[in-house]
Amino acid sequence: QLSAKFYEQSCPGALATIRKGVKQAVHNEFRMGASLLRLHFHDCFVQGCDASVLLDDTDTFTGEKNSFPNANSLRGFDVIDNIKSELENMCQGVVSCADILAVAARDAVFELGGPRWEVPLGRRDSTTASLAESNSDLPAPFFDLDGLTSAFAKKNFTVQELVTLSGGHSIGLVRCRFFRKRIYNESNIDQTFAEEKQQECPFEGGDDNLSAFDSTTPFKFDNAFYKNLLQQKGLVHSDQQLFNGVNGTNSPTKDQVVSYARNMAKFKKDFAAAMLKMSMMTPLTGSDGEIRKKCSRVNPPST
Ligand code: HEM
Ligand SMILES: [Ca+2]
Repeated sequence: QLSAKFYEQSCPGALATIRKGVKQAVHNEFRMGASLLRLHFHDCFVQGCDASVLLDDTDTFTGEKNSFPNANSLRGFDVIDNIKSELENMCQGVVSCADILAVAARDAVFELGGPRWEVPLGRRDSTTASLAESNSDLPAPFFDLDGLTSAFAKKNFTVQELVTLSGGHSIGLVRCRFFRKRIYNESNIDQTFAEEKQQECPFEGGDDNLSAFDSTTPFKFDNAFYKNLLQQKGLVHSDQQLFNGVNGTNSPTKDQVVSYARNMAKFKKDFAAAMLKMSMMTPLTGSDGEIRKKCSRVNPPST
């Protein structure tokens, strides 16, 4: 249904415009590349890749922006809004917000040194969002391998794809509240690393202090994230689980982490394929949904 050439006739400049907007935003602030990648992930895991994540809350309180994983955490909305308004000036009512998210995530990863993949286009935008699904279906950093595996299985991803997509944490930042327990209470952590992180994340207070997932190359999309896991330097519990497994031995995912740590090309190739799959999760097509005029709200009823 989706096609990479979807806008070739209707808005030939669409891809270049998104690319330019992402490039500018990432060069303003490297972290924005990570934020844009995460926005697409949090969109696709809830109702599919339909830009539901971008809708502001309404009087029915279904907005996903207020879910536990998203509130005070997701960023990049302004970047998407700016790209959207440029596209509306160019070709009114043509390019969906869901497609902008998918392409922006791809361009952001590439901008930070990651792989590039072709994004099939033609997703349409939802007229609904789901706070409930956003709360229940997005994985939490306190999950064990079992919980991560079932969260991904629910969305049709294998445990191998879980390991691959977790490489998204090769870039970006995480708040102290999500790794405090790990750096103070867990034993499968490098002691020097734990002490370093304790400087950035005190035992009491500082819940919102930020730290890089990948302390080696925080804004370069490479395989250092996996190398860190080998050294017990994963910052959040869920990431370290990919190497250690539940009881510390014989994790079914350990070999894959080792393989990515040794072979960056393999990681990048697998990541591109897994992102392509993620970007195609239950899209709205044909006459389903709509092309929003503004990404943060559904179109007003036409009179
Ligand atoms: C496997 C389960 C996952 C868990 C438990 C998880 C959890 C988290 C948490 C807790 C944060 C920080 C939120 C905050 O501090 O406010 C975060 C950030 C991030 N996540 Fe994940 N995540 C997962 C999978 C993914 C996937 C699949 C991707 C993309 C392919 C991804 C990309 C990111 C990025 C890029 C950031 C940093 C965003 C920024 O700096 O603005 N995550 N994640
Ligand atoms: Ca969605």
